[in-house]
Amino acid sequence: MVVEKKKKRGKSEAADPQPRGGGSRDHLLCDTMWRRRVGALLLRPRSPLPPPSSTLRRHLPDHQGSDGGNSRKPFIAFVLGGPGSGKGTQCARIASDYGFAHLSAGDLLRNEISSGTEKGELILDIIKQGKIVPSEITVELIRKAMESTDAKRVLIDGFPRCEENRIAFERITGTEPDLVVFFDCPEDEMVKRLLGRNQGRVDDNIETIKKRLKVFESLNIPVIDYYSSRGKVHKINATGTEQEIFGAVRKLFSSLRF
Ligand SMILES: Nc1ncnc2c1ncn2[C@@H]1O[C@H](COP(=O)(O)OP(=O)(O)OP(=O)(O)O)[C@@H](O)[C@H]1O
Ligand SMILES: O=c1ccn([C@@H]2O[C@H](COP(=O)(O)O)[C@@H](O)[C@H]2O)c(=O)[nH]1
Ligand SMILES: [Mg+2]
Repeated sequence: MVVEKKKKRGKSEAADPQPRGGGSRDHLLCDTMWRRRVGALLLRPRSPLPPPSSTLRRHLPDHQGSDGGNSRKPFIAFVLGGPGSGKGTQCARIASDYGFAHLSAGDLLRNEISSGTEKGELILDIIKQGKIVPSEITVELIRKAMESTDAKRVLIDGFPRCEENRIAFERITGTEPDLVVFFDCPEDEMVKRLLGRNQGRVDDNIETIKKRLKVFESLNIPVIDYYSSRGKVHKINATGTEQEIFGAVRKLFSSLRF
């Protein structure tokens, strides 16, 4: 299924259009500028990213299990959607009803900020600007979180944010998602939800929200299109009450063979 583009997600980006191929792309930077800016931090001597470790390999090869059940990879679902589309809300319900581990990339990054390290300061700076944290950092956090869970089903919430994230994840973990759930929500609804969230997030202000929406359209939608072309995307209408949306989610997850 190829995902329908912009028109379905409301009109606010039309007021300040940023064509994917042109215009100023500063606010859209996935990685390049930050990599340069924090080159010293990222390139500091450290052990190179390991190949999938034996723990992860135990989970990662063939989902069906290719060596008598010892090598089963977890069922991996990426959960994508614009900021405020309800990913976290719905993931919590899926985790509780369907036995998934819920790994939120945003939460992993925010935990890193709480650690008070130099890396944490960098992440905070990027999140405040609504930009995307370098893949090396995010994929490593996700990889570690996947390694430390025994769950056979994993939701990865809010990742990958851009094609470069996706490619890094697939390279480093040696695996792909089994399913991509896309919560499709109009921009005006997402803005309303974010402004009402009241969780003290540094990026829930109108200025940063506008940037996050642009980054979503320009960098995240191509990831959804990529997985659509591989038949992995299930789009869910993310308007209505939490319960109504979960009705659609339940239909999907109840039909899956894990
Ligand atoms: N269907 C809904 N109707 C109204 N409000 C909702 C609905 N679903 C979630 N919310 C509220 O909207 C806000 C954003 O939801 P949530 O945190 O789940 O979104 P998200 O996609 O994870 O956002 P982000 O990308 O910023 O992490 C929260 O305050 C949540 O309680
Ligand atoms: O893979 C990711 C996930 C998140 N970020 C940054 O964090 C914020 C907040 O993420 P939420 O999913 O909305 O909690 C996001 O705007 C990015 O700045 C990221 O860089 N990479
Ligand atoms: Mg969230």
